[in-house]
Formats: sequence, structure tokens, C-alpha cells
Amino acid sequence: MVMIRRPRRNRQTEAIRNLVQETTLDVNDFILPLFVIEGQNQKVEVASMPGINRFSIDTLQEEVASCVDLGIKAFAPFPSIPDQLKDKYATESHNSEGLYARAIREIKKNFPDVVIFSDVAMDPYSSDGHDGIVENGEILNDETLEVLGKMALAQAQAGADVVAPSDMMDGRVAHLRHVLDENGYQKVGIMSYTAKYASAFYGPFRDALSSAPKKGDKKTYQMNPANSREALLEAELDIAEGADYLMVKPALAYLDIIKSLRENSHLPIAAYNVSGEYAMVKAAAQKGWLDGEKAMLESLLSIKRAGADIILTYFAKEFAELQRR
Ligand SMILES: NCc1[nH]cc(CCC(=O)O)c1CC(=O)O
Ligand SMILES: [Mg+2]
Repeated sequence: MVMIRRPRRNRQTEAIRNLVQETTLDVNDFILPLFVIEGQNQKVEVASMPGINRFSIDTLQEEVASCVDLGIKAFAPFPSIPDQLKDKYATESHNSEGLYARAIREIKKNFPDVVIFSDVAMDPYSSDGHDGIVENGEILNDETLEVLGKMALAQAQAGADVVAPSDMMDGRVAHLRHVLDENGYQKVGIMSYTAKYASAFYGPFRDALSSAPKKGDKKTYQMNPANSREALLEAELDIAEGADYLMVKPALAYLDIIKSLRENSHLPIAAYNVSGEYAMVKAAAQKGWLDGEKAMLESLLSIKRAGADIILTYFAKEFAELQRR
């Protein structure tokens, strides 16, 4: 048999496999999303996300401490707002004494070195459950920007290091940059949810925050899963408008989009391994249908291999614990 090329030579032993491994995961790759609720001494599991809890501000500090101990240094908190505080204009989103501002302040007070990526979008505070102001069934763009600007400013004032608009309104990166700069927050970064698709994989997140749209869907602002060139257009605009990071969301069904943004931009690329992607692995693992730990590692590796520099994932703590062992 004449065969001078035998790729299996490089797979013979674990040491060789490790040497030729092209992609590796590190705890520094991750941002851990956190869910915050009102109250004291609260830690309530999200039914559709086994292992993921909603924390009151006090227990949240213990959670952050244990993550920091494991080497996780970046967090993306999301607030669960009581229904009676929600309104059409998401007024609570820029309350400097509201749950979210208090949570950010408390984390930064106790852990000044962690990086807080704050969420800029109306849906957790909106009585309509939408990421924009709803008028006769329409999601208003420019009027929504005003609210997003106030929200981002309140978050920067509370101590957020990077604001992350997840709403998909046009022009919001430019508007947030302008508002932040005008108020002296030149150093606060913007992580744009550049290509955020209208996805079925956000279900468990909407359970966690009770933030599902009351009417209709998000297809007039979030992207059509069938489109990839459109992601490049969104990226072009976000770069021009001053984004510091570009994000693709969800991650696993959109690896081609991650790769394409990686190849077409010099900015760091983040990918959001969303709640439904987490829930799928957990549910199958609970049923004994697959090895949850291996499926987690393979999923995360695939996102990194596709070109993501940063992964927002509910698996971050589990990964860090696994690496510690
Ligand atoms: N601004 C909305 C927002 N921010 C983050 C997520 C989903 C995150 C996840 O599923 O883990 C969503 C859901 C949505 O668009 O309805
Ligand atoms: Mg855009």
C-alpha cells in the first residue's frame, strides 16, 4: 500500500492530539449571564434551565464570588422586573434606584475588577414585552432610541463597563455612543448584538424574566434566520457607528454567521450560546440521551472554532468547575 499521507498519524496518542489541537477553550473566553430578582436571600431555579438560578442582589454577590474564585471575570446580568413596574415606555429601565442599577452597583462595589456587560433593551421592563415602544402594533424605532439612551446612561452611572444593546433597533450604536460621550462616559464600551436572529431558542430566557411579547413576534426587528448577507450589512453599520464588539446570537445554529463576521471585521467577535441551546443539552442529558458534559464542551469548542473570541454562555461556571477538577 503506497500512502504517504496518513492523517491518523497525528491522532495516535493523546499527547500528539493535544499538540496538534487547533482550538482550545479557556475560562477567559466566557461571559456568564446572570438573572437578578427583587427580594432577600432568594435563589430560584429557572424551570427550563436546570442549574441556572435567579438571584436576589445579596445572594448574587455570593454567586459572583464563587465564579470569580473559579476564574470567571465577566458577567452579563439581566433583571426580572415585577409586572407592576412595567409600562409602555419601560420607564423603570432608567431608574437609578431600580433593581438593575442597584445590582450593578453592588457587584462593582464588591468586585471592582470584574467586567459588567449590561443589557440595553426594553423588553424586561415593557408591559408589551417588546424591545421597543409599541404603537398600533408597530415597533417604533427612533422613539425607542431615546429610551435606550437613558437606559445605557443609567447603567454607565451604576458602573457598567460595557453596555450591550440587544434590541436590534437601527442606529442604536451611534445613539448610545453619542449619549455616553456627551455625559463623560468615553471609556464605557459597546458590545452590539449585531446579528440577532428572530429565534425559537430564546424561550427559556423569556421564562426566566417573564419577558415574552404579549402580542405578535419580534420579526420586524430581529433578523430572519434565512439571511447571512444581511448580517454583514448589520456588522458594517455597527463598526461605522462605533461598536467595540460585534455579537452573533444564537450561536450554534449560526456558526456560519460567526465565521463570516470573523473574516470580515477586525473587532472582537462574541457569540451568545442562548438559553434554548443550554436547555436542549441539559434536557437530553437528564434523560440520559447524551453525555451532557461532552456535549457542552463540543458545543463551546465549535463556537470558538467558528471564530468567536468571546462566548456568552450559561455553561461558563460548569466549564470552570470542570477545568478546576
Ligand atoms: N432583549 C431581549 C433578549 N436579550 C437576551 C435574550 C435571549 C438570551 C437567551 O435566550 O439566552 C433576549 C430574548 C429576546 O429577544 O426575546
Ligand atoms: Mg443594527
